Amino acid sequence: MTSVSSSEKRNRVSGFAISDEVVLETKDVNVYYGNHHALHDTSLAFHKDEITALIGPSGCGKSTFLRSLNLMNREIRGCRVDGEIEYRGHNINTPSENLYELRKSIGMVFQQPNPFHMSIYDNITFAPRRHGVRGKDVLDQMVEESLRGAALWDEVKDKLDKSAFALSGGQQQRLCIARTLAMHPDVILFDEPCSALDPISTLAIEDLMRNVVKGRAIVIVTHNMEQASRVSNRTAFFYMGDMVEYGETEQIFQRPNDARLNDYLTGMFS
Ligand SMILES: Nc1ncnc2c1ncn2[C@@H]1O[C@H](COP(=O)(O)OP(=O)(O)OP(=O)(O)O)[C@@H](O)[C@H]1O
Repeated sequence: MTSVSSSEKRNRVSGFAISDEVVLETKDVNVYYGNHHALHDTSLAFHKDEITALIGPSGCGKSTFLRSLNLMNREIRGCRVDGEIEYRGHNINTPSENLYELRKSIGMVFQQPNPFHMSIYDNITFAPRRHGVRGKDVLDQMVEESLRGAALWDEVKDKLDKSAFALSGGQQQRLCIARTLAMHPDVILFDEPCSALDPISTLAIEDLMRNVVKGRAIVIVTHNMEQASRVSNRTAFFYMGDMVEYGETEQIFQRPNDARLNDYLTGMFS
């Protein structure tokens, strides 16, 4: 195995840790659906400028954990999340947390593109308007910046008043990312964002993630091991509700310590 110098590491987008600055951190998080204890004592930190991939077999708790990071599990009846979730050093897992404000800072992109039944323009401006942003020039600029950030501007700039549903699946997903970017989130959570997309659209979303990670933390749940190794700096492997191994992506994929991770990576189970 060839070793990688620290300057080489800094120059590489993925595979290696590049930042010590923690944006979001969980401490002994447990999640229950009724009596079912789905996630056990999970402690993980997410770093600025980095993409962290959550991997593991179906049903191991990846999405459950992801949804706990912006308190989305509160929308699920009977679901309980115990433990601390610290965003910028402040525990957000409290009854008084303002979910509306929180989700401005910790945005989420879902598996299926879910644009609103509105024009492309209104998809971007809907949430900012609700948060009090006013003025056509300001909103126009926000739309352009967000669509450029999501690498969609050139494709839609002449049809901003058209329905979002006139776009392809890959374009709809980039629109949903643009919508998230319009709120300038500190953290973006991606729940299998490419599973409904073709390979070209998948690579476009991966490029986009690399382009927008600067200044924020990204967390992605993916079943696609190549995607995890291509885009992420760090990877956490989940198995049956436990976070079993966590490290730099290069180590996780090249030198796994846990036998279950090794078996998973070599396709012994999926
Ligand atoms: N809304 C829910 N109500 C009840 N149980 C749930 C719910 N969502 C998930 N679970 C259970 O929690 C466990 C973890 O599921 P979760 O969806 O987080 O796993 P996952 O690793 O994301 O799976 P997949 O890769 O298939 O999406 C599973 O046993 C699942 O059945």
